[in-house]
Amino acid sequence: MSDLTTTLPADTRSADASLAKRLLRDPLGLVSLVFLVVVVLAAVLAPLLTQHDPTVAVLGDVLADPGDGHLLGGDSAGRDVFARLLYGSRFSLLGAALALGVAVVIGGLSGLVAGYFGRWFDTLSSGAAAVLMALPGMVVLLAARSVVGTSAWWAMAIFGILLSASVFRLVRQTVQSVRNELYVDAARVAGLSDLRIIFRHVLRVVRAPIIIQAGFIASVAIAIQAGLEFLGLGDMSIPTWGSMLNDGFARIYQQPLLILWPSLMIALVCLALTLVANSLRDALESTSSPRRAVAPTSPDGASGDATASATNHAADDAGTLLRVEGLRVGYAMPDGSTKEIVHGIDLEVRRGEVVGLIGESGSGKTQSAFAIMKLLPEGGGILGGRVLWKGHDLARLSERDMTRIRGKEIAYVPQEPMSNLDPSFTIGAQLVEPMRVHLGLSRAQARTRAVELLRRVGINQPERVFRAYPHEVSGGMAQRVLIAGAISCEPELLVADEPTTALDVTVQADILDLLRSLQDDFDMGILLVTHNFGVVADLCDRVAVMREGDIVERGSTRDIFVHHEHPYTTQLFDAILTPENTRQPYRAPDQPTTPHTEVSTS
Ligand SMILES: Nc1ncnc2c1ncn2[C@@H]1O[C@H](COP(=O)(O)OP(=O)(O)OP(=O)(O)O)[C@@H](O)[C@H]1O
Repeated sequence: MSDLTTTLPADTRSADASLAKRLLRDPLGLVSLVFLVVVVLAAVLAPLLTQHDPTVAVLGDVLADPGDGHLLGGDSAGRDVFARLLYGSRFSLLGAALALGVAVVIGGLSGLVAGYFGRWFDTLSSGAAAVLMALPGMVVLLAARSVVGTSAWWAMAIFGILLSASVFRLVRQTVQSVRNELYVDAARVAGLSDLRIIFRHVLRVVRAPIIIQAGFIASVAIAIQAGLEFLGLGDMSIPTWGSMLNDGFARIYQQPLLILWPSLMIALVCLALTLVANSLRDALESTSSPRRAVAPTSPDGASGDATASATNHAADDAGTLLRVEGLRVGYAMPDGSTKEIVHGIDLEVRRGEVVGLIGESGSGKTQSAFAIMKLLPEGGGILGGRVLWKGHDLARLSERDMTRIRGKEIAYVPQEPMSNLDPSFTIGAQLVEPMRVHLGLSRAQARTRAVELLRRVGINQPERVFRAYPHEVSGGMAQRVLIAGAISCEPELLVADEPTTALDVTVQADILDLLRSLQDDFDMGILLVTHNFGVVADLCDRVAVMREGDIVERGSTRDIFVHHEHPYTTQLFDAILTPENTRQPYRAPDQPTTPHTEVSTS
């Protein structure tokens, strides 16, 4: 029970400091944010801050010096520079927001879909992004001007589309890197829909690079927009920082200050946007929990609803929960061929029965379990056979229907407790979510149930563990958390893939005890994938021995232990460490060798 005594840090909510507080603690970010807020307020309140109309030219005020009725002087047409600066900021900020919005919406959404789902959309959108990136932005904007006219809004929207390619690439790459994380698989096994997984697990990872990129895009948009207007390609009837630059440049020798103000504003706003983005990213990252590998996750289980699956034509005999017939699994190879790795296995699990699937590494145990749950990785598929569950063939069920079964009726306990929990969320949050989806519980009800489940799986500080992040618990405790999640919806079948392999030996026995007692309490069937005959002896009623994609021998655990016949089973038994095949104690070269029988077994 060593894992149960693990003491959590006194302050498990160390990452609790609010986003605002963290932002305020970064002086550069704070100053930049205040500056941006002032600029935005000044733009909004421009009519209150100056009585001058930015477009009205007064001949007497041409190139007027600062002071003299004009805070920052007059420009070459006698318009008030301060008023133009204020009203110009409206245009620059809105233009940047438009370009940013277009880039993030188009690039972000397509990147998410391409990165998460891949397939034809990925091919298509990656090609489009490559084309967009290859286009010279300024030339496209100049060409677009002949079609859409001088409208700066159109120019910014087109610029946003061009920039969306960089957002697309960034998001796609980030999503791809997180899509195969075990905690994402675990969420899938828990029965969460793709949309929920994207919103809960994937977006969290993507938001940091997007924020940084957003600061960059907004800055570039302001600079490009000013550049177009500086070249005289904008709408000269509205005050903008770019047109002020143009005017200032033309009068640089007569009134050098004219070019200073818009340049200063452009530089400071761009700098502030970048610094605020950096600061916001840092604050978000530090409030969203430490990210480091964690442990397994749990799916949830079956409906407590005994009436579940009204199609009560269970496979044949009443007690049979799962019947696998001739299951064949394969992977598509790069040369177009298919590599078959499971060659037509039969398997049956009855209610309340523990069936062990044992074999050496690479024999196909895990792939068989994944195929049963229809969770094969990309490229993998069921080539033939049936997976009968309550009268349905899971092999032919749609993903939508599988989502209802996985986590609710069939739950999964994975092998590595430290990689199946999302490091960004507390343990409680990860337990609560599937229960809300499958059992329709309110947040408070799901919370109460989660704490009860944590207590039930032997965690003696359930409230604290509920609030803890995955990195704050031990591997054994993480495995208990995953088991708690797996049984949270009272599944009828639990698929456990080497649930103790990654754990310390002292913890392994506790976890096996736990599985046994839960199986008794819930009368679940368990399909236990293992390579360890000790685990089989401890837990299983029946066992199937798997080798190179085939089941070579099966029977009751007792029969297999006592009367196994297949040479491969014998080979597996021979590999078990016994006093006879342990190494003899060291003897100096001149001492006689001790026969095996003398080896102490104490
Ligand atoms: N993505 C894949 N593409 C092609 N072959 C694969 C892929 N994943 C697994 N395999 C093959 O499937 C076979 C069975 O793998 P599986 O993971 O089921 O083994 P296992 O018996 O569970 O072993 P272990 O206990 O080491 O996980 C292996 O030969 C492996 O090479």
